[in-house]
This record gives sequence, structure tokens and C-alpha cells, in this order.
Amino acid sequence: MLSDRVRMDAYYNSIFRNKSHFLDKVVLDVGTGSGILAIWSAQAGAKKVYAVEATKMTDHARELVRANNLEGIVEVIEGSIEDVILPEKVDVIISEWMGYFLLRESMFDSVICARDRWLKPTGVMYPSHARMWLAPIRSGLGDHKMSDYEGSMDDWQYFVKNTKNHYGVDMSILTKPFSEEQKKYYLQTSLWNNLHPNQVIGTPAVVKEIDCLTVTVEEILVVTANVSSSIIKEETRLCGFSGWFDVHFRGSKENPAEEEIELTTEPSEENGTHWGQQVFLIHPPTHVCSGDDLNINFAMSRSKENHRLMEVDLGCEVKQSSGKLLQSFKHKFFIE
Ligand SMILES: C[S@@+](CC[C@H](N)C(=O)[O-])C[C@H]1O[C@@H](n2cnc3c(N)ncnc32)[C@H](O)[C@@H]1O
Repeated sequence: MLSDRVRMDAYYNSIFRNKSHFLDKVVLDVGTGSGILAIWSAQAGAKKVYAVEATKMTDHARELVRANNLEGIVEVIEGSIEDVILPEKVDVIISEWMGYFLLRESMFDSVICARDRWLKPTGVMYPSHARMWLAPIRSGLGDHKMSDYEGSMDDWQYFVKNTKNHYGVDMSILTKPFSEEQKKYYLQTSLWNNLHPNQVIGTPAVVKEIDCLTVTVEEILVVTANVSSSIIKEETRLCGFSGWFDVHFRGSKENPAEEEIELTTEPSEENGTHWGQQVFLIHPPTHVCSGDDLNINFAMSRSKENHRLMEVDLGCEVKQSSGKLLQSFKHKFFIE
């Protein structure tokens, strides 16, 4: 993460190009890790920075703070933000909480909790806004994944036959659950990918907008959207969808940033991030042309077994410009 230049530059610029938000202010860094954001906040003029971290990374953060002569300003506190008691309310909450496709890992819940407990009514959030995007893509990965799945089922059939012949036990009753498990692994689990912008074949659509100052946990438990996208490539294959996010540092309405900074994880040739994009593959691909319209139904919720992971229901209708319905499908995916 510390070597992700896009991420580092965005946070650095958001702080140092908006020093008035930090000068003589009290700052809370939620999940300080190595302490980098707390240190930058202090260097930008904060009079006090509370740097809260749940893990033993606090040992390194303290060392880093001391080595940069900021121990008079940055106070590293070990503990969960949900449990920590601060001696005062703060002017700024800064945090790098974003997971894959923004919400995987659900760390934003902790930032909302910190905001509700510790941010002054006039305070600002860094970042202040977030958006989730979805776009149709082309990719060769779907064919690979399908052939991996078929290979795995061939191996299973060989195993079932051998076990019957050599050991006298018929395992075929387990073929259905095995196949479902393999399908989930190869075909329904979203993939991490840094896509080339050329692989995006239709207009991207926003599926969620978040104001970090006002959003509640209830509002991010489930993300649903019905959006459209138009195919922009001449003739191509619709192989699936890609999800990514951006966040903005623009202060608040009452206290706007001097310079708005954006951190985007969209497909990019030169500015890829460690978040990449999440890819949801559809098999078989559908042949589409420029001007075809997609009507996409998207629903993302938290997995019941592990609330840090996500389940996605993705439905799509493909319509030609003549209005003729080409295809419609609905698939379930897992962001693990
Ligand atoms: C993505 S890292 C960011 C680290 C650092 N702020 C940076 O930008 O390099 C998130 C950090 O938040 C910590 N964290 C997650 N949930 C937390 C919580 N509820 N309370 C305190 N720390 C938390 C994690 O242990 C991790 O170190």
C-alpha cells in the first residue's frame, strides 16, 4: 500500500493542498497502520493528531513518529476505534478504509462509528465522498476459467471411476456438491484485475454515491442499483462486468477544500492501483455492437458467513438500438 503511488499521491495532495483544514486543528487517523497519514497531518500543521490502530503496527508507528520528531503532536493509541476514548472531539477524521470494490472488508463501519462519536459538528472527513462504478467489459479470462472448471470436473470423474474400481466405493453421489463448489470457485468468484481501459466496452455507470459525513451503516449494508450502459465498441464480446471505485477529498459544504483531490481505481494504463478492479465474468460471452443498450440490475450485500465479504446479484438485459431484446441473464457472484 505504501508503494501504491496513486493512493499515496492522492492522500498527500489532499492534505498538503488543503492545509487550512489541518493548521492548528485536531485530527483523528482511523487505522493509522504505519502512521503515515497522521505524520502528514502533523507536518501540515495540525496541533494534535490521535493515531488509532487496532494491531501491533502501533510499535512501528510510534517509532516512525519519533524518528520524524513529531511525538509532541502525534499520539499513537493501540485499540479498536470502537473502544478507544479520546479526551476531546476532533476537527478532521482521516482514514484509508477502502477495500476491493470500496466496501469489501467493511472497515468503513468503523470510520462511521468514529465520526459519530468524535467528529465536531463543523468537522470534515478525509475522504469526504465515494462512488462505486460498474461497466461492461471484454476479457479472455472467462474462457480460461471455464476450461479450468471443466478440467477440474474431468479430474473428478476420473477419481470417482477409480475409487469405485479399486476401493469399491461409489462417490458419484458427491458429484453435484463438488460441481457446485468448483463452479463457485472458478466461475462465480470475482477476480482481481488491473484492466486495460480498452477492455471497457460500454459507458460506466455509478451504482452508489456516498457522502462520508452523513451516510449510515444501514445505508451501505446493501447496495442496489438499476443502471444503463451503452456499448461503445464497434463489434465486440460482452464477457462480464467490472467494478471499481473513486473517492474525493472535497471537505464539506460549510468548509470546502481549497483544491479537490480525486483518487480513482478505474482501469488505467499507467495509474493502476493495488485495488485494481473486481471482474465478474459471464459465460458464454454475448456478441454486442456499438449502440446496443444494457439494462443492468445490481445488488451487493454482505455474506452471511463473514460480513467482511460480499455477495453480488447481477442481472442484465441486452437490447439492440432497434429495440430487439438480444439476451437477458442473471448471475450470482462472490467477492472473497
Ligand atoms: C488500509 S490500512 C491503512 C493504514 C494507513 N492509514 C495507511 O494509509 O497506510 C487500514 C488499517 O486500519 C486498521 N484498522 C482496521 N479496523 C480498525 C479499527 N476498528 N480500529 C482501529 N484500527 C483499525 C488496520 O489494522 C490497518 O492497519
